[in-house]
Amino acid sequence: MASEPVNVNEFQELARQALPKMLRPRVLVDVSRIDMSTTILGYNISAPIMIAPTAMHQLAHPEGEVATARAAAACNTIMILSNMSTCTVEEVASSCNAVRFFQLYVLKRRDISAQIVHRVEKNGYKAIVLTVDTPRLGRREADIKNRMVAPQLRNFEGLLSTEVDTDKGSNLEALIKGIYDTSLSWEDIGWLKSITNLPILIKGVLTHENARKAVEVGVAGIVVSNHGARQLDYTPATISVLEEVVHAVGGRVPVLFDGGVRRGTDVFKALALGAQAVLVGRPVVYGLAANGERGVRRVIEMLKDEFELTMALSGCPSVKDITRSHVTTTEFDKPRSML
Ligand SMILES: Cc1cc2nc3c(=O)[nH]c(=O)nc-3n(C[C@H](O)[C@H](O)[C@H](O)COP(=O)(O)O)c2cc1C
Ligand SMILES: CCCCCCC(=O)C(=O)O
Repeated sequence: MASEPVNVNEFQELARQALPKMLRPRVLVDVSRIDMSTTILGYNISAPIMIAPTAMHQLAHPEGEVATARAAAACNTIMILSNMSTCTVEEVASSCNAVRFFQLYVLKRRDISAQIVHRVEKNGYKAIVLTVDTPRLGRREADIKNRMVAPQLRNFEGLLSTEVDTDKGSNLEALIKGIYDTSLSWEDIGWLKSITNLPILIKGVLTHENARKAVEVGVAGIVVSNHGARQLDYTPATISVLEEVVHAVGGRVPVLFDGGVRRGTDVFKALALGAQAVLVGRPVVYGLAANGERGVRRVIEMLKDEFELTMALSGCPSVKDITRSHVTTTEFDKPRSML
């Protein structure tokens, strides 16, 4: 038996040995050409790495979502514009030729949500991503401490006041409480379908029960997401429930994945467990804050470069070659993944 560790660094090494090595590469495969491209809802993109909806990009950079959209176009990927963007649906649409999806929060004022959906359609967005894990805002303690005040949300200009006074430190919670429709339920997917012909994906599914229900009500896709762990404490890591959802969906609609994608190997693992593509949230905002459009481009390019190398070293020349047998599952994950 190995000797007892005598310092913390030695524990690090023991931990490394104890943890599973996730990837199972294959060798002697022709990887002289790697094709990362894939198709999402019929749209061809250069790699299965998309831009997650994140609110208020002008807090990170003065050009806001316009810069992010231009980076998406340059990288030939899909950007999902947040309903709570600082640039308008129209400004983003006219700034670039990226394929754009639109993320929707349904408001108490359904007439205003319907108007926004019509503007989205008119401006060439290709799908609606309905976020369903945010009937109320999770408790954002950093926002409270920082006395966070939302900037103007210009999609609502002339439609709805987004100014809220609060003495609690942050106005976000009160603002959301005032405007989001907390009564939203499965029946309302029918309402959304009745006001748009765009495909509807739902974002925020973490269980096989909800995944089956989503397919039943006729969504065009599912995003496995815990909202970047910003909503409910103790929700599972999304990677640990991805396979449960994929099994329940059974290939009937595409399953997208987000949460903690920081490396090309993370993209590879998500695809091996059945996702069609990943969405990236915070890293895009970091790139935007650091260097505007160029920063976002670099973030996406880095992830693509790492993913391409991972594919080559795993013996997968194209994304369809990435299979379940390219990753191992830990004992902890096994019971869930069998569902
Ligand atoms: C600053 C910030 C703002 C976000 N805003 C939205 C939003 O407006 N709509 C939405 O559906 N999700 C929003 N999200 C969640 C992301 O879409 C995504 O689920 C999450 O960030 C993915 O995890 P990652 O940041 O680890 O990549 C936001 C996340 C962050 C960090
Ligand atoms: C008042 C704008 C805040 C909207 C919340 C956006 C969001 O989903 C997030 O996670 O932050």
